[in-house]
Amino acid sequence: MGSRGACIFKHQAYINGKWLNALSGKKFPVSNPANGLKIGEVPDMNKEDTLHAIAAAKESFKEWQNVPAKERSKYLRKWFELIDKSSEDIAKLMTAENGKPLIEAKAEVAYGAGYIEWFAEEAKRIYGEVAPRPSNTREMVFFREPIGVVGLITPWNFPMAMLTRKAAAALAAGCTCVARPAEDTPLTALALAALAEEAGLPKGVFNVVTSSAHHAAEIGKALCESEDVAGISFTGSTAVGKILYQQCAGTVKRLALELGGNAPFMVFDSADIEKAVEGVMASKFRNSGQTCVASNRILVQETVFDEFVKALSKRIEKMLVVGDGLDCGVNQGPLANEKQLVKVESLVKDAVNKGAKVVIGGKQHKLGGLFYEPTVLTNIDEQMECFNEEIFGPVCLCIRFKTEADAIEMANNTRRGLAGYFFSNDYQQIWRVARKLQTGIVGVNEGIISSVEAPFGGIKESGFGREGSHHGIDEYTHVKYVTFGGLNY
Ligand SMILES: NC(=O)c1ccc[n+]([C@@H]2O[C@H](COP(=O)([O-])OP(=O)(O)OC[C@H]3O[C@@H](n4cnc5c(N)ncnc54)[C@H](O)[C@@H]3O)[C@@H](O)[C@H]2O)c1
Ligand SMILES: O=CCCC(=O)O
Repeated sequence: MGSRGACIFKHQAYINGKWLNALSGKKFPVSNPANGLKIGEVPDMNKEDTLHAIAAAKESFKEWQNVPAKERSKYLRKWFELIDKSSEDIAKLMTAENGKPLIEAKAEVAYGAGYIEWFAEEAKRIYGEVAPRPSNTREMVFFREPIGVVGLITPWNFPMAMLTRKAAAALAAGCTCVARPAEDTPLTALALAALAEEAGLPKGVFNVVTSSAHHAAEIGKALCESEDVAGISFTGSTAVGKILYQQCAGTVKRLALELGGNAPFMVFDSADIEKAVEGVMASKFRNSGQTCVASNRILVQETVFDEFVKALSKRIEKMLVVGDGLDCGVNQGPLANEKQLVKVESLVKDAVNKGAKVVIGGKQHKLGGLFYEPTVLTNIDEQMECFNEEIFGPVCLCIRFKTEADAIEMANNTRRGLAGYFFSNDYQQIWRVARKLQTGIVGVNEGIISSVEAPFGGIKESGFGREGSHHGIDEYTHVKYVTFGGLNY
């Protein structure tokens, strides 16, 4: 750790401006997926601690909602600047708890901080409207007001960005937060809390409740069922998203769900094959494939299929270096946890048993532990589990198609609809396919689609709600209509 390391490496949760242990006194370990070694211990909180955090957020909302937008913006700006100054240390902490290569952790710190910078600006532009009056006796004004306390439940794959793009939007809008980071990666969230404290955010405005997997459901339920929580924003699996959706019904809560994807990546015969390979490398191997927008099914037109598979396999063998994310030159870290390894192994096994051909990889890496070989499979069909499930690992499924219509049908043949990609140099085809893809995000001749300026989110069972761009604020505001009568124009 560098000079600022000590002040961001926290071992307590952050509630109401205080660093606290769990009321039960329990703790749980956080370990490094590259070597299994324990890197810290944090409070294993439960429902009681969560209710305490909700009460703090409720109390602080009374004032925070009235802090002028320009002032809220200044707090966010300061938070962003402190994160920027500590970026090296946050990145190292993130690599240690998540496993992603340091170069990717640094990119995530910049990406995650970018949301805070973005929403510091947006805070000042949460405009209402004045509508043309319906008669000469009244005027109509629409205000955008913060919804209240929000619960933010985040995953381990992007420990920082998934939190900042929720929290910064919420704070900009005038909401206060109770965040519950994933059990695998609480240290990054606590580092953010330390810097929020240093930025002077008032107590109770940003709270972080940590817990092991054992208490995840209990904390989620407490947040969803509390009458003092106005909204929930969740990023994670579709299965958990569905549980939260049900739990929010009782209090008719605002909800944003950023769930799993099953992204198609189509390569048409007019495409530049080398550029399409670059697109797959960027979209598939970020965070060793553990990205909700990772290309899951690579659909390639039959006339260019063999050329594409050969070029992709060659690129993988040449470019990808598997190892501990802190080691120089490594660009593929371990999978984040045992559950991920078991899932990837089982999906590959199922595909091979049903006739898939392994072109490269296909097994645990020689480093052992949670390391998995970058893999290319062909002979994939729609009966294989990997066609329908998000792999969340470094495995490319290459699937042949004949016509554009076949490709679109296959691409849309899933209940998920987060991201989709395609490469083509046919102008008319580009417009047709972009409009026909049933996803919230489309990358055309581009494998990198994530950006603070863009509305991130899905359709179908990939969820609803948008994060980033000016739309990101909408999840945290409601529209209040006020009419002024008795006028005389
Ligand atoms: N969309 C994404 O960015 C994203 C992120 C992580 C995982 N996933 C998907 O989910 C799959 C499984 O990963 P996972 O097990 O970590 O995801 P998950 O949905 O189980 O976990 C995500 C977060 O939700 C918490 N959680 C779990 N059960 C909960 C409950 N009942 N109530 C409230 N919170 C709960 C977890 O502790 C974690 O913080 C992955 O393989 C991947 O397909 C998607
Ligand atoms: O994995 C989920 C989100 C990744 C991203 O924001 O690019």
